[in-house]
Amino acid sequence: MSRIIVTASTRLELSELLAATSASALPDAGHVPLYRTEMRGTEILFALTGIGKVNAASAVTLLCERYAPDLIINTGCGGAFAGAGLAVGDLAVADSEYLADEGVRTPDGWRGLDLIGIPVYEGRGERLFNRIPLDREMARRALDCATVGGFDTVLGPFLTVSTCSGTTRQGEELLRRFPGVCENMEGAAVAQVALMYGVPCLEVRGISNMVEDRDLSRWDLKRAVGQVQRFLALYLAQVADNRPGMR
Ligand SMILES: O=C(O)c1cccc(C(=O)CC[C@H]2O[C@@H](n3cnc4c(=O)[nH]cnc43)[C@H](O)[C@@H]2O)c1
Repeated sequence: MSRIIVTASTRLELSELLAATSASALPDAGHVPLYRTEMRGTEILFALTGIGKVNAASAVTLLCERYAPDLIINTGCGGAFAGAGLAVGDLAVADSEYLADEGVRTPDGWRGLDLIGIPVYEGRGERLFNRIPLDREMARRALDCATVGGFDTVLGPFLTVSTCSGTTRQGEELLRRFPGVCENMEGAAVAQVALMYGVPCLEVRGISNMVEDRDLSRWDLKRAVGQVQRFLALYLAQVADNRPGMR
């Protein structure tokens, strides 16, 4: 049986999907709360990683070791960068992830890990510094499914940060470092661990806020997580229907 693992940082980001798929709780995997369902012969595990890169990386490592998934889908909410063509309630699909604050602050400005010359990942003929690739085919298919399903969706690079950008200025600074449509706090960590284990990885987020001067009255977490979970219910059914190799 093929196996998909869906990860999110908080319960709110998975609760509608758990209900929609009638998933039942399993004993926690270490520190990771875990739920299971089956869809037309595909096993789907839902895991709550906790917020940030360390929680995400440790959870996904543990899940890859114990469950050897065929696909990892990372979801949740995220902030949209100005100029990305995204609004609150839209969806963003990652074509790549950037570790957007791993680097060096020099007298001449911020520089990425290439300045140090030590990659975060080396293997399969690649040396990766800040950019982590995601599965292109899965991303394209998710974009197609979202578009057909009527979701306003943008495909593009995501930036993962340890410090959420609560100012427009910080958002502009990040876009000088790397191209980006969506900011979040876990994606690059999930993508990097998936790459290390050779597991295809997809990331889809609902837009809860713009990357701008922090004003929580302009955020809509509920709408963002509702939209992305409605999309994932559709997407999982489609992937389960075309199971062989899941492509
Ligand atoms: O109160 C705040 O200022 C605040 C700042 C960032 C996130 C939150 C959350 O409640 C959600 C955390 C969760 O959501 C992702 N997320 C959502 N928007 C952003 C963003 O603009 N920049 C970075 N991460 C974001 C993130 O992946 C977390 O898991 C509250």
